[in-house]
Amino acid sequence: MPELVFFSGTMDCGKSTLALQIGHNRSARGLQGVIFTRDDRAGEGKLSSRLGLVTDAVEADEDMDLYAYLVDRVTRGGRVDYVIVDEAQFLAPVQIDQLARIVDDLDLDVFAFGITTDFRTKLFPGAQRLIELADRIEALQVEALCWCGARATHNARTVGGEMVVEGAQVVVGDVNQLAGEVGYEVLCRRHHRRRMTAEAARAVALSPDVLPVAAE
Ligand SMILES: Nc1ncnc2c1ncn2[C@@H]1O[C@H](COP(=O)(O)OP(=O)(O)O)[C@@H](O)[C@H]1O
Ligand SMILES: Cc1cn([C@H]2C[C@H](O)[C@@H](COP(=O)(O)O)O2)c(=O)[nH]c1=O
Repeated sequence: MPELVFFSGTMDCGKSTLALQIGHNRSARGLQGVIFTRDDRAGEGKLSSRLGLVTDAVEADEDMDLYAYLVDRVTRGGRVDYVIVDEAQFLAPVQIDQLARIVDDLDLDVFAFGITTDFRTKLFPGAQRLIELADRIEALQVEALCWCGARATHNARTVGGEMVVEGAQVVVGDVNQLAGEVGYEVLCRRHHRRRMTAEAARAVALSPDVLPVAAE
C-alpha cells in the first residue's frame, strides 16, 4: 500500500542524507523517482546533504501543482515509481494535499523530509499539513545534540551570534555560520526557552560575575 511518510527532525539531523539514500537504493534497483525540493542551500533545483552529496531535483515553486506535474510527466510517457520531497516544510499546505493525492490516486510512495517548527517553535504551515495528512511520521534515528549534550529538539536562529525570536519565518541558512551572519543552532527545549546558545553559555561561564563555588 503506497504511503505518504513524513521524516522529520531538527536541522542537521540527517534528513537530506536519508532522502539521498532512499533515492539511491531505489535507483540501484532500476526504479525511477521524482525528487522535489524548495530553497535548498545549494541552490535552485538541488537536493544537498552536509555529507557532501548533492543531486538534481525539481524546484517546487510556490505555485506549482505537484500532482499535475506528475500526471503530465506520466502522460508524456515518463516513468515514475516514487516521489521524494526535501525541505517539505517550505511547501504550501495545498501542495501537501497534492502529495496525498499522488499517493491515493497515482499509487506512488511519497517520502517527505523536513523540519516541523521554525526558530520561534511555531509549526511551518507545510509541516502542519503533513502532520495532519501523513500515513506515517518518522523521527530521524541520528539525534542532533544541544551543546549541553541533551537531544536537540528545537531550532534557534542567531544574528551576529545572538539568538533572535523575531523575523521572517523563512530565511534560508545553515548551522555553524560565522558571527555576523544569520545562522541556526539546534538546542534542547530548556536552552531554547532560556535563549542559551553555545556562545551565550560560554560567555556566562567566563563572566567574572560567576563566583567560584566555595568548598564546603
Ligand atoms: N564531517 C562529518 N562527518 C560525519 N558526519 C557528518 C559530518 N558533517 C555532517 N555530518 C552528518 O550529517 C548530518 C547532517 O546531514 P543533512 O542530511 O545535511 O541534515 P539535514 O538535512 O537534517 O539538515 C549531521 O547530523 C551529521 O550526522
Ligand atoms: C528554523 C528555521 C529554518 N529555516 C531554514 C534554514 C534552512 O535553509 C532550512 C532547514 O534546512 P535543513 O536541511 O533542515 O538544515 O530551513 C527557516 O527558513 N526558518 C526557520 O525558522
